[in-house]
Amino acid sequence: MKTKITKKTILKFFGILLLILVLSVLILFAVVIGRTFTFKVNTELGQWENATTIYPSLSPEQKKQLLENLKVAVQIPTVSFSESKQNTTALQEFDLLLRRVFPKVFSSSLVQHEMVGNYSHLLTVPGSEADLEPYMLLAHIDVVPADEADGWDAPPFSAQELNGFIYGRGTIDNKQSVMGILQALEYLLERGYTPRRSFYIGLGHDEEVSGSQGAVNIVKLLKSRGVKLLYVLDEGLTIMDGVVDGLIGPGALIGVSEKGQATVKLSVSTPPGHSSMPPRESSIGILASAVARLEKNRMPNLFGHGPERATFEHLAHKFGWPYRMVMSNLWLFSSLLSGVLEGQPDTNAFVRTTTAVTMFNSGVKINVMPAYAEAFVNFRIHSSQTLQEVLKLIESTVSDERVKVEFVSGFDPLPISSYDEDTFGYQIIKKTVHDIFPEVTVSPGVCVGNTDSRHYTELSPDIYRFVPSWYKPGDSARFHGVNERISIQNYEEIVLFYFQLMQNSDIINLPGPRI
Ligand SMILES: CCCCCCCC/C=C\CCCCCCCC(=O)NCC(=O)O
Ligand SMILES: [Zn+2]
Ligand SMILES: [Zn+2]
Repeated sequence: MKTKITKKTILKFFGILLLILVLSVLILFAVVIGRTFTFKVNTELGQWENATTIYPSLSPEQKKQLLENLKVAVQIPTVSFSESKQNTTALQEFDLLLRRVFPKVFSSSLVQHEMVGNYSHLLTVPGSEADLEPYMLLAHIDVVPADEADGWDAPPFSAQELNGFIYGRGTIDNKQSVMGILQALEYLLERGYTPRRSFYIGLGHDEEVSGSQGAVNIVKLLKSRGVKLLYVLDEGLTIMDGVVDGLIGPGALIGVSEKGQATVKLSVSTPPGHSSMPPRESSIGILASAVARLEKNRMPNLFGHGPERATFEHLAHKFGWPYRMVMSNLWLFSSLLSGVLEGQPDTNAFVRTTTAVTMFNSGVKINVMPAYAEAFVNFRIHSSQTLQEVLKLIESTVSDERVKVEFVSGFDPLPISSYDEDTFGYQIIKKTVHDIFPEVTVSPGVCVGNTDSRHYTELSPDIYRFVPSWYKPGDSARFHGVNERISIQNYEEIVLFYFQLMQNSDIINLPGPRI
């Protein structure tokens, strides 16, 4: 049969031709013009004031000592099981450990130490120039549970050394920061350091179960004293290496915000009965379908609507061809990139509100129809959505009146801290990364997990979440998972990072832009 050439076919042909032409021009434009449409992100600052009076270095004896201290810290099982169940014996033991291994910190007349909420620590280090606004470093002592039977290569509280790594719960979340911060201060005090700018150190004992006793009470105490903070640095994002296709060299992501959360409980009640005469649908089946609908219908991909866009704009110049063209022209390629990012769990977490079914309980006996089934679903909310919007979407996706949806807890995404060239905290952290890791590119990011720092918003607008732990392929499974570990070299770098950060924070003014 012959195709008839109609007016419609001709118009269609020219339409397609026009589309191809427009696309070609746009791509050409993107290649030639490059980053015209992205922010100017790599202007360098001019000359920095030198505040490093003590060169960041470690002797062989110090390297041995700091490693021993970290190992003992990991061996104390400071596990938080729930808000009402924590290993308080271990928390007490941890307190004794800190006092034993950091004698200078705990005996220096310069450092004031207070226990808060029974097991959290607040240290105050007054600077010589009282009019400089103080900053604060945060970390947490507690860890999530760990079971060797889940497949650990070494017992989770052994701190065993394997191929240059220390294995154990807390090695990356977050005892490396607790011990790293105090170890750095210990060595600075040993070498006669006195800060110009005052600072605080807050070590929470219940971060993994909300921070309601530790961080919340530290904040209350500081507020009652009228403290305002120039910046806050807590655990969070890391140095990525080899986890983003096309990115040349490592990239440090400084968390300038963190996602919100919503936890909902879904439940179904049905009459119990004999399993030999079951109804068409059980409470378990109804609930399973609802949960499956939530997993299947993911929350929308919102890439580009939050600070994750800035992550790629800042890293764009470190991508090789053709990735650089894509990252430099998100106005054109945003949907292409977001499609790629949603393919992996760790990068997917950057582009949307995630849905995690974490608990499912039902049934009492194999021949009894369950009268009740319940599931808990934990959502991590993208920066551009609100808790209310997410709750509405959950209701409409579940959409089954037999399934009761109850709000358990939640909060909106955290405010976005500034990361421009005039922002002291961000620039000092960035400079410190460059001082200790010259090969690393620094970029803002969104922390996908939550931290104690979310309780500090009334004390400072500039809150950052970053630890210079190396994050390589396969490492995402170590957070709250099996084989959590840190390399010995990385722990030394972390101590040096805090050592240098404390000195860099004594800088009074940021340099102006390089002319
Ligand atoms: C540009 C995309 C790069 C993807 C690389 C992902 C990098 C992720 C790095 C670290 C993630 C770890 C989150 C750390 C904070 C976790 C704190 C925590 O456990 N809080 C409790 C909670 O959130 O429940
Ligand atoms: Zn943590
Ligand atoms: Zn954690």
